[in-house]
Amino acid sequence: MTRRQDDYRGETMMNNPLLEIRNLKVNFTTYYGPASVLDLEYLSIYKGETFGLAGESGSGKSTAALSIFKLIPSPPAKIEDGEILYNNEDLFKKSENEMRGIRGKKLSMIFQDPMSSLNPVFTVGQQITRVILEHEKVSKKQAYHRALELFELVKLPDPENTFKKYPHELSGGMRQRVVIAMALSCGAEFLVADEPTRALDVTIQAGILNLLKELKQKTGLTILFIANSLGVIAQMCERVGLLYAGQIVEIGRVSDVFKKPIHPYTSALIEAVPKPSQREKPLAVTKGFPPNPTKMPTGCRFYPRCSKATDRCKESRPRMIEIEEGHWVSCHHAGKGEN
Ligand SMILES: Nc1ncnc2c1ncn2[C@@H]1O[C@H](COP(=O)(O)OP(=O)(O)OP(=O)(O)O)[C@@H](O)[C@H]1O
Repeated sequence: MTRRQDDYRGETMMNNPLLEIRNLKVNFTTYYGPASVLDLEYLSIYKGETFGLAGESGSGKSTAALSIFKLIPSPPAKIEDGEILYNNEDLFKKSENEMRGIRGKKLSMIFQDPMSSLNPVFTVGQQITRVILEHEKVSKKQAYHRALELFELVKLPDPENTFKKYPHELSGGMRQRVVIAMALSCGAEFLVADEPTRALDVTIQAGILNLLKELKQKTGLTILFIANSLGVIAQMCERVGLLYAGQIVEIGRVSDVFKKPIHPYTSALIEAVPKPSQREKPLAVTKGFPPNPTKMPTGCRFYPRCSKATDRCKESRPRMIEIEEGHWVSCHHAGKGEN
């Protein structure tokens, strides 16, 4: 029997996810009025998995990530509604003081540009020991040894020497390794990686991706991996959610979603990936542009760009429907077209 939206929630709640996002609505106040940037009905991430969040630039990936940490700039952003549960506790109900204890200790984040997390006027050693001393009851000497261990864990060459370097003395890949070491320095079990390799060239990128995979195996880390690149998501993640204009349109195991995409947006994104075997063909381009968040279309947000769009798509928002076990899509044309 086909399962629908209500089962989608019920199923995941039974399996007890580590992180759950429920009905998260985030608006930005803009000159043109409120912009509906995120309208995330439901998302769950399980212990030990790497979950990929993919979508075009501006689809709301970073807003979702920053919401988990209660770090979206407010104003202009406003969390209108929703819950983010971590180990069944609502993070939105935590005080700023409690959140300070959670950030770094349980949840950590790494960003696209490592320099946004590093201070250019302190050595990387000073910066990592400061983080350790802030969160842990250890002596300076113990913090120093912990820092060296972490530098070794992230495979930085000559940890003692690296410890004394300023960020500008390290390469981009080494800086990202320092940031990963800092993110893990207080034992965080959940890592949000927001396009951590976007600013790096491909060989360095591969090194960082392999490092994250190894760390996950060694430490049992759970990762929310945000990326524009479907190739990187395919390499890193077990499950993926496709975000379009702030809403999840398709979610499931990477192998299912990428081999048998159902939502026209997912198919369009996969079509747009350059393939060496089709070098002569022009790249597929999805017509139109993502919607203006101050004037989101009613119904399905993708309908103005969708070749299958009908009046129904314009009028009502499609609900999630399960196509195959664990593979959910929100499209009026999915399944037998009954959702
Ligand atoms: N301070 C702000 N004021 C107004 N709108 C904002 C602000 N910050 C972000 N936005 C809007 O929120 C939307 C989502 O942005 P977000 O950075 O979350 O997207 P993203 O998918 O992470 O993009 P990228 O892949 O480029 O990082 C965009 O339309 C963006 O213009």
